Amino acid sequence: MTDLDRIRNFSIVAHIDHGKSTLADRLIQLTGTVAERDMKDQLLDAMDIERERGITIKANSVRIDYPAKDGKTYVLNLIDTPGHVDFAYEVSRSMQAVEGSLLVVDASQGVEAQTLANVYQAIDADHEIVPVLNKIDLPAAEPERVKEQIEDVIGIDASEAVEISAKTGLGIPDVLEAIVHRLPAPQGDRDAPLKAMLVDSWYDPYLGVVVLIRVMDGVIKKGDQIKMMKTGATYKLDRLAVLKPAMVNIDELGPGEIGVFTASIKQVRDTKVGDTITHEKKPCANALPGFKPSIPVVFCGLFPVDANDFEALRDAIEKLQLNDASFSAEMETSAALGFGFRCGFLGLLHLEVVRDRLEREYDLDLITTAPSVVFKVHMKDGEVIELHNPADMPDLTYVDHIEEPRIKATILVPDEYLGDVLKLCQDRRGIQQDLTYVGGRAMVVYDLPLAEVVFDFYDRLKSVTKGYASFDYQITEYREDYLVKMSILVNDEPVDALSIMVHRDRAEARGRAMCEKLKDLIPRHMFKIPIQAAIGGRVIARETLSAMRKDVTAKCYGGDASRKKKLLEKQKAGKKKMRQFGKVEIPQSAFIAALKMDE
Ligand SMILES: Nc1nc2c(ncn2[C@@H]2O[C@H](COP(=O)(O)OP(=O)(O)OP(=O)(O)O)[C@@H](O)[C@H]2O)c(=O)[nH]1
Repeated sequence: MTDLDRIRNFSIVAHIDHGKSTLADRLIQLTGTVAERDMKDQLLDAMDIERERGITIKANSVRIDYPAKDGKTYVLNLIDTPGHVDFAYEVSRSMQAVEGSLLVVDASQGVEAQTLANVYQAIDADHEIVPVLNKIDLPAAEPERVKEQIEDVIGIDASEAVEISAKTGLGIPDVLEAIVHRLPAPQGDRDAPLKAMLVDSWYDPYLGVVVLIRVMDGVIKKGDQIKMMKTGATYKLDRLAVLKPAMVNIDELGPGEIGVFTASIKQVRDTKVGDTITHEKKPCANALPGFKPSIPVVFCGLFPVDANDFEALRDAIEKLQLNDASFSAEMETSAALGFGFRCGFLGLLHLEVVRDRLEREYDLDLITTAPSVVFKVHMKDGEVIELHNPADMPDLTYVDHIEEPRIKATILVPDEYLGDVLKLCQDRRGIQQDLTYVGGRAMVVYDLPLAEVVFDFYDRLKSVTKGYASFDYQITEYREDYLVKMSILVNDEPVDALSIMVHRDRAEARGRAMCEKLKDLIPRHMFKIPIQAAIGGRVIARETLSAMRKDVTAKCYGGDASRKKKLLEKQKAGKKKMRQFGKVEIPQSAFIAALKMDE
């Protein structure tokens, strides 16, 4: 057990790509926590996919022993927080587990939208904050300007910001000293009943569920019988350890300490992040405040391209869920796509990550239907239905009105792109709320419907601003609007997986755009194919795909057999990615591509 005054618990907050993981790696390396030969870049980003995309998804933790210049050795606990908006809840709960934050800002970029969102969470959690200017090795670094920006925009003192290069290692010792001398030690009562926060949990194939905790009061020991206050479940601790970052067993953890335990817990679902852990026999009086389950906000259908893969998909989903309790899945049948799952995600990035993992790690070919938000359908009889799938929209005669989730979006953008950003937000039914200038850039705040953002808003924003805009959002409320379900008919058959909820004023334009896209995406058949968009029974847009004239191999007559074979093989491979709808084959790619809005 470590004395409270020798402990410092902290997290690192930053905008994506400002160098949080690189700094964490350096801190670990400099303190010899990991032997040099075991050091891999971005040690805390465990999963391959994180490494590839360069984003941190699961909050992780490491314990570092640091012999400071004052001659004392301190225990530094770093909890790594994910930087992306979809994982805001993971950020907020890990903030509750520590007393301070390093605010990392790229000195060549300055403050970005997620810098703000994350630092506000740290301020809300009463953190002491040490500003760190990273990437000062870059010629474009402007530390003085960025310090001013931090003071103007965030309102914290940046005069003593630590200037570093996480890449070259410059300034890292100063960061360690700042952690010890500028961040507060934790507080807690060793003699009080056990009170610990469940910060995170994950599934390990060898150990089962591993639970990351922060002890607030009391002492937790190996073999203890513990109780989770929210779920009421009780467990006996098998193993208690600290992460360095490999697991090192330990006999007990006292106030202020951070560690992990295992206890024959079967699934991650049984552990609710933010829950309070106490002793079964001598529980603490009150649970920790601030518990809130993470709720999926974006839904889509996942279907196997090959119907025979349904069981494999079910298996893969169950395995992924062992590790990700925030992703939900329920079986669904679609007239068009057969058996599959309706899945819920924390946001669009989360959706992409899960879909990628299913396709890559489990080798599945999937059709993803249009992402949709949860609409609240108020029926005339007073019932309120949560609509997760546009295909389930009840008959309009029974519907009184429909509400959709709205968000408050904050966008930071260089002045020259402001016009394009305003146009994009306006086109997506946005209502401008604020426009200010911070350190040479515009900060716009918009009230937007989440439904208009979940699809390709990030992509559009990036492309109209050449990647210079940064974006963050939070859901504010549900609000009524004139929303309708638009169906798509291909060869007079409705393709349920393509139906979407849309604002009535935009339905014609969206319908036309989708029909035009589909006309290009669906290969020609031997017959004419009408493609229509309809609201209720009324067709609002129509295109016709003309019949095919030639056989693909027709022009290969005369003998080049290998070329002919190749062509046929290519066609066969293409077929695998197609689905049959009535008499028409629609390629997998059409389902997402049809919905992209080119404005
Ligand atoms: N020149 C320079 N590049 C750096 C420095 N620190 C980090 N980088 C680079 O910046 C990029 C982003 O760094 P990461 O550490 O992955 O950023 P991050 O904030 O952890 O990103 P997320 O985990 O995605 O939020 C990487 O290509 C790093 O090599 C630095 O001090 N100087």
